Amino acid sequence: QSSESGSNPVPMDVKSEVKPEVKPTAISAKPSGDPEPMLERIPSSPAQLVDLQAIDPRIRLDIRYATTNNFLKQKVYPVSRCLLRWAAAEKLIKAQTELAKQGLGLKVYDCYRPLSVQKQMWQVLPDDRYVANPANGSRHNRASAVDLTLVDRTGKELEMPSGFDDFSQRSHLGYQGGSQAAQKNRRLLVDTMQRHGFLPIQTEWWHFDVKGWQDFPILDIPLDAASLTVDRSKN
Ligand SMILES: C[C@@H](N)C(=O)N[C@H](C)C(=O)O
Ligand SMILES: [Zn+2]
Repeated sequence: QSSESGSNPVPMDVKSEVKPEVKPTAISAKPSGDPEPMLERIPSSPAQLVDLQAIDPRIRLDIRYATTNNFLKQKVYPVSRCLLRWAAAEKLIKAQTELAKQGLGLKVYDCYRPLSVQKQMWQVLPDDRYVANPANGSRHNRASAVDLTLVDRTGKELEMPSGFDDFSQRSHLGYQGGSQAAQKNRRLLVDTMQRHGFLPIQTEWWHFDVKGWQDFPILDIPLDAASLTVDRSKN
């Protein structure tokens, strides 16, 4: 499961020295027939933080923690934004491209999450099946995890065995209940993400860690920090 016991926690002094930057990344459409965005400036390193919406607007966002529609019942993000390491974003774009060929797509609920928000979550739900212990950090704090679901071409969510952040057996990958369609949709999501370099966790069908997440440090910069400004005019 997703708690990070066994991994090396990043010392606080190292965390506070990290000053990541989100660089503008321009995209343009490829010639018709090929729906994958063409990046005009490939990010310089897998660790670079990128704004997913700026680099692939095909992927839908419903950033729940930027609303009150979440288990905390409060808005804990100042902006609705999906920041990810380039290593994760590029894989997600490929998964989206594959799904688009079947008339489907991805809808993201959460990406990078500051460590301070992880601490708030842990206070409400100190259960490491469903919330990573901030003493170790979450892979979301490393901008290396994503919570997401499948949508049809109109943006309607496909049926899954439970809702997002339903912290019960129904959200476990081993849960065999629910409709056949929900089972099939969960299988498609997990298979697609695994094929594109993500690792599922057993207790949440919507959560995936990018392979190599250990390479990226825990961050606690706010989602709306000035240094994270992305110049969307270059798109
Ligand atoms: C809170 C939930 N959406 C989530 O992301 N849980 C995992 C285990 C985490 O906190 O890393
Ligand atoms: Zn998650």
